[in-house]
Parts: sequence; structure tokens; C-alpha cells
Amino acid sequence: MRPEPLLSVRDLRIAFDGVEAVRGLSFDVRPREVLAVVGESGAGKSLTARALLGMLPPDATTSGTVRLLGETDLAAQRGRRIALVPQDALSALSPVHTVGDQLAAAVRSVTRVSRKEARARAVAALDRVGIPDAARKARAYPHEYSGGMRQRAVIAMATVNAPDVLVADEPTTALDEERREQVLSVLGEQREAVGAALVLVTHDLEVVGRHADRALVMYAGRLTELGPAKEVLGRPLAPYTAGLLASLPRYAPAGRRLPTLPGTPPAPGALPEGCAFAPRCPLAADACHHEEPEPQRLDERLVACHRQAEIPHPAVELFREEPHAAS
Ligand SMILES: Nc1ncnc2c1ncn2[C@@H]1O[C@H](COP(=O)(O)OP(=O)(O)OP(=O)(O)O)[C@@H](O)[C@H]1O
Repeated sequence: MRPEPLLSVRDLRIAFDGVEAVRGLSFDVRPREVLAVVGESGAGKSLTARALLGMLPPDATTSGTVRLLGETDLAAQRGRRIALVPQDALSALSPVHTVGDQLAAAVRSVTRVSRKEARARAVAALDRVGIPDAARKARAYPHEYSGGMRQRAVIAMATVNAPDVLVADEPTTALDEERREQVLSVLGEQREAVGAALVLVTHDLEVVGRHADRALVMYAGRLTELGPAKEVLGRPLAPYTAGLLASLPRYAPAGRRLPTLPGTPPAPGALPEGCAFAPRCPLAADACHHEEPEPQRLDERLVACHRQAEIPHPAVELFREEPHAAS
């Protein structure tokens, strides 16, 4: 039996000045899963992540519901049951307090424990993320930490109160490849240690393949495809997912230029009629230009595409380019 969702998002809409950037999104986050949210720039991934944390900009108009174990006041749960893993470790930590004090303050902001107990939990959290000599390092300031140690410290901060859900929006974009994997693996370990689910916003499909249980593919503010990450990447059922995959280096055979997804996504205020992906879709037919497809359930997956039954296998073939003559 499928476990009850931890978080449930229903018909989420987020608009600015009457223009919707997220347009009727529904999905669940299950206990302890890693759900990757993927899609090109402007798909609405960050807005969705911020909605989960109750952190939308004040000028955003929203409708629909986001429930965390039945609760709808997400901002009140932030730091307790749901926590953000910030993108930029340096600006996430205050330069004027020691790391230990910041962690202890985070503990005391949600739990009535003594200073001593909060301190002990702070040191334990630093120890858990692999900071050597944690009791001593807790007394140091962020600038006394190396970059890698600071990354670990913010993960300790996000997990110190053992939240049910962690939200990480492109947590590794600023890092080099080696550091990126390290941060993701520390994050994965800590998620396991505290028993949290992780919502991981990323545009990197390789990261999805390595770290996610399920993938939510978004396009122009909507769900395009949602399902087990291995199936979504291994056998995409929506042409848009196939297009994203086709841009990965591993699908570029020798002698061919890297195939890319042609065109760019539409801006929220300039959507075409019908399916927003139709103008870029090699499978687009008449209906696609007139009617926006709703997500349909196919076994473990949700797919929003009129042409789903026509998708070839391997689906990346849809976006193959002809070999280019040597110049
Ligand atoms: N504060 C804002 N005011 C007005 N429009 C906004 C605001 N924030 C986001 N948008 C609109 O919402 C769209 C989706 O934004 P969002 O940041 O969620 O995209 P994203 O998928 O996270 O992209 P990226 O990968 O570039 O971060 C943007 O293209 C923009 O048009």
C-alpha cells in the first residue's frame, strides 16, 4: 500500500499581476522520499519550492492548497517540520554569531529545552555532518570554516530539529563538480538520519538519476510528467522529458553535435493556445494546439500529453539531429 503523503499540493496557482506562473499544480511528497523537481528556467520550480515553505513573495497571489500533515500554515512549520537547505552557505549563516550559537538558537526557537541541551544538540548536529572536533568548531564563526565545512554546517542547521521535509532549491549550483556530489551525499545521509523527505529542485538530470526516488517534470508552470525517477529518465512518456534527456552529453553519439531541445519555454504572460510545449514538440498534432492536456495516470506515472501513446522508444530519438558534415 502506498504510504500517506506527508505533503500534498492541490491545484496550486501562483500569479503576479494576474499572470499565472504556476498553473494548477498537484502532487504529493511521500514520507522519506527524494522528489526531484526538474524543468528549464522559468518552469515555476522555485516558486513551487517557496510555496512549500510558506515563503512566497508578498506580491504573489496564490490559490489551491499545500498541506503538511494536514496543516496549511506552512510558514509556522518552517524550521520545525519543514526546513530549507539554502543555496548559498555563506549568506545563510550570520557572520556575527558562532555556528554553535546559531544552531542552538534554531533548536530553542522550536523546542523548550535548556541552553545546555540546545548546545548539546547543536554539537551533535555538527558532528553528524562530519565536522571534526565539533565541540570546538561550534565555538568558531562562519568565516573560520572552510567552504566545504560551511556547506555541512548549513545542512546541520536545516536538519537540527529533525524536520519531516527538507526543501533544497538548486543547493549545489555555485559549487564545482566534486563539491557538488559531496554536498548531495551529506544531504542524503542527513535526510536518512533524521528520517526526512527531500524536495530537490534541480535542472540537472544526472543528479535526478543518482539521488531521486521520484521526479516531477515541470513545464510552463504545469506538471508534464511525474513518476519513479528511474522510469521517467529510462523511458520518458512525455516528449518534453525526452527533449530534456536528449540534451544530456551521454545521448550525443560520436561525430554528432549534442542534440538540444530547440526553442525556449514561453514566458508566463505569453503562452500559446493548447499545450504550452506544442510549438517545440516534434509530435504535436492538431489537438495539441487547441487544448491543454491534463495529467493522466498511467501505472505509477502521471503524464500530461495528448500524444503520449505515440512516443517512440527510445524517446530521445524524437530530438536526434542529423550528423553534421565536417567543415
Ligand atoms: N517575484 C516575481 N515577480 C514576478 N514574476 C515572478 C516572480 N518570481 C517568479 N516570477 C515568474 O515566475 C516564473 C517562474 O519562476 P521560478 O523562479 O519558479 O522558475 P524556475 O523554474 O525556478 O526557474 P530557474 O531554474 O531559472 O530558477 C518566472 O519565469 C517569472 O516569470
